[in-house]
Amino acid sequence: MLIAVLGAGSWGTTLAVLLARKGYAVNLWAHRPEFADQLAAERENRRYLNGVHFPDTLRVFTSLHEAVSPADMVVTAVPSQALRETVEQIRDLPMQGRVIVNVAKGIEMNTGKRMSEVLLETLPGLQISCVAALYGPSHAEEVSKEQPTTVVASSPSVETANRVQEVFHTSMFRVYTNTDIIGVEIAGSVKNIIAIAAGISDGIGYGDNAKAAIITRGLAEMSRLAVSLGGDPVTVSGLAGIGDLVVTCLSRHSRNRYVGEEIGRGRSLDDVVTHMNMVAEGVFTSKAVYDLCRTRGVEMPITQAVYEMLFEGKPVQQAILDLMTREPKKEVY
Ligand SMILES: NC(=O)C1=CN([C@@H]2O[C@H](COP(=O)(O)OP(=O)(O)OC[C@H]3O[C@@H](n4cnc5c(N)ncnc54)[C@H](O)[C@@H]3O)[C@@H](O)[C@H]2O)C=CC1
Ligand SMILES: O=C(CO)COP(=O)(O)O
Repeated sequence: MLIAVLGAGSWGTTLAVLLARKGYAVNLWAHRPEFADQLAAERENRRYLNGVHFPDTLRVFTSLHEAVSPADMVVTAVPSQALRETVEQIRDLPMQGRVIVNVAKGIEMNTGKRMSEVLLETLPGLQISCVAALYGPSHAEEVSKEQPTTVVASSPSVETANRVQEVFHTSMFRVYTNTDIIGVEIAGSVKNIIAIAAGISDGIGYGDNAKAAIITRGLAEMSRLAVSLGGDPVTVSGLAGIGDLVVTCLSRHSRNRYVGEEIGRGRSLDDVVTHMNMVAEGVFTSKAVYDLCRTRGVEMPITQAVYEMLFEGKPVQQAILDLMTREPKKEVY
């Protein structure tokens, strides 16, 4: 069994190390050749995961073809907006017999597609039954230190979900299965937008009431979008939904919450993201989901507020006032 992991950021590296620690042969592909050379020489990822040493069965690749060709399973861990251009480079490789596990959390801008849809569109011969999403509350900083973590392996195929569970499960990384990949992908992507809102609340100095409101009402909009796209509302109350929403809205590790916090303190989006060396998926996904919910007629007021603050220059205080002074509603409708 050989597993290729595409993307040597903090999450790709963490999963590559987890799998190699389990004894699998792992081919880790890094986007930038000079960075791949550095990883191969230092046998750790000092940029994203300092101090986590690579087991001997982990090999680093600069060539995508060489990394993927012999692989039985391919884990896609590049930022969501780079998934299409990355897998387009391997569209000539046969996909039959391989399982693709996507771990990037986001919705593609301009198309509004989920990551499994991007994979299916881009890789000829790939069947949805061979695609899985591995999502849930799992900050790389904690997983790499083998701290207790729970995630969900989701695929419309029970066999594929079980296979992914078996491959990734460890005593400290507990993998559940689920067959609602639509609900899992929507939940895991929308939570990044809501985490930006939670960060903004932190940056302004609001307290626990505001945070609880954002989490709970964020969950409601995540649920409405998932259902409108054919997902199961029960998924949203699981690890990919409430689990990941809670961790991302509360954690000091969250890049999305951090972006929001800095905006809440008065910095501009451009200033924050250009000084970060990590991806904050919620920025791009807020644009994609804003378009998606308008097209589908799904009410997502927090997402709309985040989009307007990030991309239309709406002042933060105005966005909050607009949110709070909408017409009174029933809690469930
Ligand atoms: N870091 C974490 O704790 C977790 C991250 N994720 C998800 O995993 C995905 C990857 O995130 P991280 O590993 O944290 O990224 P990161 O922020 O640590 O690093 C970004 C990585 O993307 C690469 N990259 C940038 N542009 C690229 C391109 N055009 N093509 C290919 N690669 C490119 C960079 O070289 C770098 O390796 C994201 O969708 C994130 O939401 C999911 C669960 C946990
Ligand atoms: O998805 C994550 C944890 O489950 C990572 O969240 P951030 O990208 O906000 O750090």
